[in-house]
Amino acid sequence: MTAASAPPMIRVAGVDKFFGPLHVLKNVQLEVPKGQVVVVLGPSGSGKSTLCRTINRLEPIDSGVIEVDGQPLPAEGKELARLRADVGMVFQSFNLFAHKTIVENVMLAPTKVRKTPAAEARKTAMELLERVGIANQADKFPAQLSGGQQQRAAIARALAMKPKVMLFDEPTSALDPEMVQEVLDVMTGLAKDGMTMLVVTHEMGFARKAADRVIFMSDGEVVEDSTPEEFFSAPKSNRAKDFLGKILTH
Ligand SMILES: Nc1ncnc2c1ncn2[C@@H]1O[C@H](COP(=O)(O)OP(=O)(O)OP(=O)(O)O)[C@@H](O)[C@H]1O
Repeated sequence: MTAASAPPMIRVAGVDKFFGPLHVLKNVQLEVPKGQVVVVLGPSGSGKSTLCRTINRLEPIDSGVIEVDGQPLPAEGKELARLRADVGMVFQSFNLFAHKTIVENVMLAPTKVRKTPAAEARKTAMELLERVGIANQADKFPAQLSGGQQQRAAIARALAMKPKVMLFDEPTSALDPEMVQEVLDVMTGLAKDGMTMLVVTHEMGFARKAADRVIFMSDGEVVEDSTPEEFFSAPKSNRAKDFLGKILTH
């Protein structure tokens, strides 16, 4: 297949999602080509996390289609587990297993889900820990690491499944300010290496520097879809102008 005809890495088409009577995603359309970094911005409650979570079916959708690398994600079953492995996800809370060492946390999914032999999984895990800058912490337990180091371990753990895309849902929101940059630096490195990424964040510096595109959501809708330069210098909608106005005055 030529690059021109390749499907987008992430395709969200006509997606609606309700929580009871609450319509949280309204006919959302989004295509992310391979290697693109898309930052999702928007006020609290606008549906950013829900969008992120629907892409690997942590949340079921009510209508529409979600595809990763041209494959529709089924609602459930073995096929879902296989396709979900293509989608790495990093959350605000690191969710590392407290009673396993850092390297064991990173090895766990490949050995359990992919049946990768332990020696090979350990070697890959050590390479990933090297990549995120915490190889020297490999044999410690999560509680012995700083928040920033734990989040970097969580990124290494997601990468261990060799995902085609990475989703980040406010990855630095739970961190002390001095640890935010080390996590953003790892994410910027991944972006430079060509990873396809969707990032929900309030870090405007990251959006300006690392994003190819900015999606602005408000009240369940994608209101703007533009380059960071366009979005930050000349937002089109009043909703985006209000949002940026509030951010800049804080
Ligand atoms: N599991 C749930 N059950 C019911 N309502 C939910 C659930 N998850 C989210 N919501 C509601 O859906 C709406 C969108 O929430 P979502 O977390 O996607 O927004 P967000 O833009 O990520 O907000 P924030 O920036 O505060 O994280 C909100 O009104 C929220 O209260």
